[in-house]
Amino acid sequence: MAPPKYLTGDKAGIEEFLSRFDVFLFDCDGVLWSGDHLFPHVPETIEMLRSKGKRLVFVTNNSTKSRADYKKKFDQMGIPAEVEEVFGSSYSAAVYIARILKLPAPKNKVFVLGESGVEQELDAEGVRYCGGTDPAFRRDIEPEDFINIANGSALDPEVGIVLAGLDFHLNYLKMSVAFQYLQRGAVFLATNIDSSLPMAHSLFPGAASAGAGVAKAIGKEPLSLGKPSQAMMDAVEGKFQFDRSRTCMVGDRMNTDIQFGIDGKLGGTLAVLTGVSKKEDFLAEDAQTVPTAYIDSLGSLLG
Ligand SMILES: O=C(O)[C@H](O)[C@H](O)COP(=O)(O)O
Ligand SMILES: [Mg+2]
Repeated sequence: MAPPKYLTGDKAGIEEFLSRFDVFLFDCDGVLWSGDHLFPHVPETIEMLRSKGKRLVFVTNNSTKSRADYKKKFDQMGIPAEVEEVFGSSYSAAVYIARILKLPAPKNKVFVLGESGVEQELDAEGVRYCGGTDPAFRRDIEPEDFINIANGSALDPEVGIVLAGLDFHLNYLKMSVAFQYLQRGAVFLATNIDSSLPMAHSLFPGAASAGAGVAKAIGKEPLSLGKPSQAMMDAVEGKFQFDRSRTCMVGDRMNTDIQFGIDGKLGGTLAVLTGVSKKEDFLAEDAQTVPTAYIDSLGSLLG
């Protein structure tokens, strides 16, 4: 595997690298921002790429927000972007459920472990759901809950899918209801399998951590619809129609972003060192996932 090219400070190298691609798929957390902290020169860099006629697509695994929510965040942070350019894991999961899985009614409702981003995208695809942000689930489990969950009186008979995403309000009650639906044959899906979440310049439990308890209980892993899933790549390509050989994936995480680009046989991948992965992760002799090139921060592309 060719060693990745280090581009920071290399004006000619950056020009040559950018000239290879017409389309850039951008990760968000750890590349554009860390939570509500915008990294330096991100708006200018996005502007620079647009001025060179490059097409941009924002492909995030963060399922807590919908495409509309991301448009608001882009506007708040002064990043020039359109809602149509966003393709999140919550949208990917909703499209998969509505247009590919297509379980027969009435047993096609989704029990959500996640935040409003998932609910909004399910709504947009006309998929019914329960759980999620419903305040009825934001409480401790009570003795009678065990009985009502076990005898099914607390369950919705139309639930046929359990969808696990990043859930900041996860608790034992929600996990117990999800586990019960899975024991009764529900399909087990996840928006994404990131083990950690880059926030406030540190790391927090990721979406996979949120679903891990239920996965352990049922003894199987969910099917993930986020990066590096090629079901997501096919959906992104289907929506944005691009030549993979002229497309580059930009990300901060090796086992999601960069693997997504490599498995998708894209023309190249660019690692940014402001998020989860460190350069030691891909410069190591036995590194499994190696990007085409890397930079200290997205703003380094300004040279
Ligand atoms: O736990 C998560 O869901 C991820 O850490 C987070 O969503 C990553 O988002 P991305 O870097 O793909 O924008
Ligand atoms: Mg990221």
